[in-house]
Amino acid sequence: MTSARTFVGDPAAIRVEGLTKHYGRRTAVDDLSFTVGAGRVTGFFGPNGAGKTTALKAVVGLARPTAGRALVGGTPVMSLRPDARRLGVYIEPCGAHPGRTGRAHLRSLAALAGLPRRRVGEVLEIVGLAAAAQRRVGTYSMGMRQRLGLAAALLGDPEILVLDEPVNGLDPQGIRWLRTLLRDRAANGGTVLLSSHMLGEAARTVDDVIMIDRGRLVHEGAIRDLERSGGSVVVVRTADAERLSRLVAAAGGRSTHDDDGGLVIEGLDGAEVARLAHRDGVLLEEIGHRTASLEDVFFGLTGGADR
Ligand SMILES: Nc1ncnc2c1ncn2[C@@H]1O[C@H](COP(=O)(O)OP(=O)(O)OP(=O)(O)O)[C@@H](O)[C@H]1O
Repeated sequence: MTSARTFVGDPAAIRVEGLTKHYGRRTAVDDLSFTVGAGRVTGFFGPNGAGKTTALKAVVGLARPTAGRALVGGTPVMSLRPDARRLGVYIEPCGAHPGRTGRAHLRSLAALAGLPRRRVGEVLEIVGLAAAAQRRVGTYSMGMRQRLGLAAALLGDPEILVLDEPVNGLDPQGIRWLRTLLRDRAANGGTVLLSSHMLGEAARTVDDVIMIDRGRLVHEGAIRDLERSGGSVVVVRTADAERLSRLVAAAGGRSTHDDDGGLVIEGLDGAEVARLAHRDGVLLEEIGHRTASLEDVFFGLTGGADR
């Protein structure tokens, strides 16, 4: 990017107001309002099916909301003239024909957007696809297709980037590369809104967090504040995790399973959990405390279950 970006009349790069989207009788997004600060990387988090993609499509003007609206740089997105220099979007599918080369795909997008051809070479370099540019997209790996989609979003060197699950399909090296790319853009005044259903990885990239669940906002704020509000959780091991989960819920706590087979409990302290287990004859093989991770906070706010 060439210069710091500011928006006349609106300090928010993106403003979403009362956004609602129904698909038939299903409500995908429900009265959702949030803002995305200019010059910041904002993570848009929620479990599978929470409504992230639907909301992002409405934000960039790819889906018409049932109610509410999205403003980009202070202008309602539905009345915004397409401008690849203002808004770059990556939402799957990227639309590249499998029989075309990556370069040909980007060249046609550049021509459509009125961008110079040389920009294609530049973005291919940026995303690390220069060596594969002459290969057909059908032969690309998932990570390469992801990079191609990002290249398309970057073509106009846009003020605002909106990326749906950009980390999916990238290997650890690719994830590190993307983090650096996005942080560099924000350091130069660019704005990034990216969705993910995995908070842990994205937390290292973002400044601000918007969390949704069942189409509704459950949290909006700086990642630093979320880390501070973490507190501690109880972690137990038991062969009877399902029964203990029910007891915990009945006592007003919340529980989720972690990746190591432990049951992570919030809202009750260790003594309370031990008492509950003892009362109902649930054998605890192990019980301990740890500081709540961002995932714990995330699961606590959203209930954690995919739907
Ligand atoms: N075109 C559509 N027609 C009908 N229902 C849809 C459509 N698109 C999404 N939905 C439904 O809306 C809800 C939200 O879906 P959405 O894809 O926006 O969630 P998401 O948070 O992006 O999930 P994921 O992380 O799994 O991609 C889901 O219940 C989904 O089944």
